[in-house]
Amino acid sequence: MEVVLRNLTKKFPGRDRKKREDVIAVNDFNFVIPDGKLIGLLGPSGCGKSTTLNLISGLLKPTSGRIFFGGDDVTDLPPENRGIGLVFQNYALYPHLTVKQNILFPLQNLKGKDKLSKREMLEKANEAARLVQIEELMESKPAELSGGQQQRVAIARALVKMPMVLLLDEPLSNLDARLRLQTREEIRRIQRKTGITTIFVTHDQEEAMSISDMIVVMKDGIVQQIGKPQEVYDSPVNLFVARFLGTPPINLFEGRAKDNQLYIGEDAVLRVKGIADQEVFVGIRPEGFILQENGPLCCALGGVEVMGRDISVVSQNKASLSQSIRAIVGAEHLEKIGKTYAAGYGEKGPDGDRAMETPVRFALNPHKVFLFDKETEERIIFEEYV
Ligand SMILES: Nc1ncnc2c1ncn2[C@@H]1O[C@H](COP(=O)(O)OP(=O)(O)OP(=O)(O)O)[C@@H](O)[C@H]1O
Repeated sequence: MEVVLRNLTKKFPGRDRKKREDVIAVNDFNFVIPDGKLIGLLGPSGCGKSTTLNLISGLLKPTSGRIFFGGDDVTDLPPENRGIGLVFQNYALYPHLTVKQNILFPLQNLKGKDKLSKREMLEKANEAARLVQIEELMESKPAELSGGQQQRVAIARALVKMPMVLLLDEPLSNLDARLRLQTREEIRRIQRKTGITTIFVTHDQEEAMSISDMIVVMKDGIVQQIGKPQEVYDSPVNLFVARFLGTPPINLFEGRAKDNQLYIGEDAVLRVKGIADQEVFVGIRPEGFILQENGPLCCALGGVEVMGRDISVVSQNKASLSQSIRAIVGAEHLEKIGKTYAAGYGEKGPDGDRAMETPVRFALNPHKVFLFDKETEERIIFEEYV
């Protein structure tokens, strides 16, 4: 089912009554969610993700704007008439009912022509249980299940009516790291299998990136960027999006474009064209640094962290806006950089900080370097000058 959000806006009265300022939780959201896709709604706490989901579900009414499901305007329909399945962070299972009874619950309230026989209900409940692989738990009570199993029951309950749209609000937040990973793959599998248009709210960028067909990055109620996860990562429209996506996060520097050169501090790090002389913020993804003996960007080596396949080279630079710079390079560099680092140990600097004494030099991959306007923080597109 295609879901269309048109100029969707939700205001709440501000908490400070004297100021009479509304909180604009969702501000003019426009989006066509294609049929059968999984969409990740992503952003920091308070950016309006849950409000958006609750507007789509019908639990909240928009201040203005319309919502369409498959071409039909559902804005004024109550949640029960929208054909949606909802899963929240706290699984909200009925503790006194068995898993089977919990899953059957939504079917028992169907009325009129939708009413089902007992056999039909059981068939549907079994099918939903099979889908989320909890058939053997049907007679258990929720308290006897792990968090991951409880969440699967909640998903089965949301799926049992075969909704047109599945809405998931931070469904994995209460799970431990391993279960989170496993359950998010489950959600992806179930979504693929059923083809139900799914909207998934999370503040965890990795989670959203890993399972979504498209992500929507929000900030202060305003959509910043919509796109395929890799596209948004590779081409963020502004500083906020660039910082929000990526682990370790993007490295930020004060920089300057002058005479077709990009400077970080005194170092001319890239030849650029298509950009006027100006001060800029420079963002460099951790994988954008190339260890090179005579590389143009000079930093002070602070440490090396082994991560198995890769290593993380930690360093400092005066123009850096973060405490330390993290460069991810292949593990084949470990021996050399490790020696450099070890060699620095004996030579303490004047302030006793030996790390400041050990230079490490990088060249940069221009595709991993983003420039941002210092005022608007919008991305400035440049070309590498070759
Ligand atoms: N019922 C309400 N009354 C007043 N303000 C509200 C209400 N619900 C949400 N807000 C405000 O709207 C804004 C968006 O809230 P929302 O819950 O949608 O954010 P979120 O991105 O889902 O956050 P989180 O990740 O913390 O759940 C916040 O500033 C919040 O304080």
